Amino acid sequence: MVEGLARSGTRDTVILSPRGKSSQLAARHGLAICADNHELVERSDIIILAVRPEDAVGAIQGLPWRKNQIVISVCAGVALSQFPAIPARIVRAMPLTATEINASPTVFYPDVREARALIARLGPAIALGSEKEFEIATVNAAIYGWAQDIVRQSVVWGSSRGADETLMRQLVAQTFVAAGRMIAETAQPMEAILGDLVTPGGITELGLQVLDLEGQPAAWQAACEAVLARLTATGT
Ligand SMILES: NC(=O)C1=CN([C@@H]2O[C@H](COP(=O)(O)OP(=O)(O)OC[C@H]3O[C@@H](n4cnc5c(N)ncnc54)[C@H](OP(=O)(O)O)[C@@H]3O)[C@@H](O)[C@H]2O)C=CC1
Ligand SMILES: O=C(O)[C@@H]1CCC=N1
Repeated sequence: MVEGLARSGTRDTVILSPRGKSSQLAARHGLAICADNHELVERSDIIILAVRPEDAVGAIQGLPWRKNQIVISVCAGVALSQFPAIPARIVRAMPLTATEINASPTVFYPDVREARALIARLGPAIALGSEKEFEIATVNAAIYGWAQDIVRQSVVWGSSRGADETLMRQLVAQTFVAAGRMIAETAQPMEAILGDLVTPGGITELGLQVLDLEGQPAAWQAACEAVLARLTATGT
């Protein structure tokens, strides 16, 4: 997110907590590092909370919060009700690592103007109407990783069969971009978009049959259900 904010040319000042990758980020983008989170909260209007879910509640405790501040929590599965009451407003968001190239479709809830403006610097900002809907949409953050893994596996397979790895990387990645764009940018039902490309008796149909025999789409759906169950379990 810091990379994306820096690339977005924001004139807002970004300051960092002293933890994690702060030294590298500060050096790369010329950012200030606070002495501690107390100073960070004192100096900030919007605070991005990006600690592991189990550390989320503890991380915001005992800090000098004030009204009109906004905390954007990206901690997966940490419900608004799990946070202690603080004067600042908490907004949940679920960015993808594509924030780094300002291309992350990021869901968030509730729709708070200042949070939306920051999130929109990192790619499409998608406000959701309820926390329940936000949790379901959060499964997509894991799907993003699975999609990357399918790209990776396809490239590894292609190069193991003799194709150039650099070429395969671009080909497969751009194919996923093309698949996504066809669905995102045309209004046809998805079944019709797929139907247009599946030649009866052809290679796509053959592969879909093999995938079905090998456990798709049941395996994919089971993975989605497992992630949603984790996200909605209390006390993550
Ligand atoms: N990785 C991703 O693509 C995404 C992650 N998220 C969410 O972001 C959160 C972090 O994930 P990820 O970056 O992968 O995890 P990491 O474990 O890589 O990073 C967690 C970071 O939190 C820092 N940290 C812990 N406690 C504090 C604190 N009190 N104050 C400041 N910093 C603290 C750690 O610093 P130190 O090393 O010094 O302990 C570490 O740098 C998770 O809740 C995850 O659900 C959401 C969307 C996407
Ligand atoms: O894997 C995770 O739990 C985090 C949340 C979404 C992406 N990374």
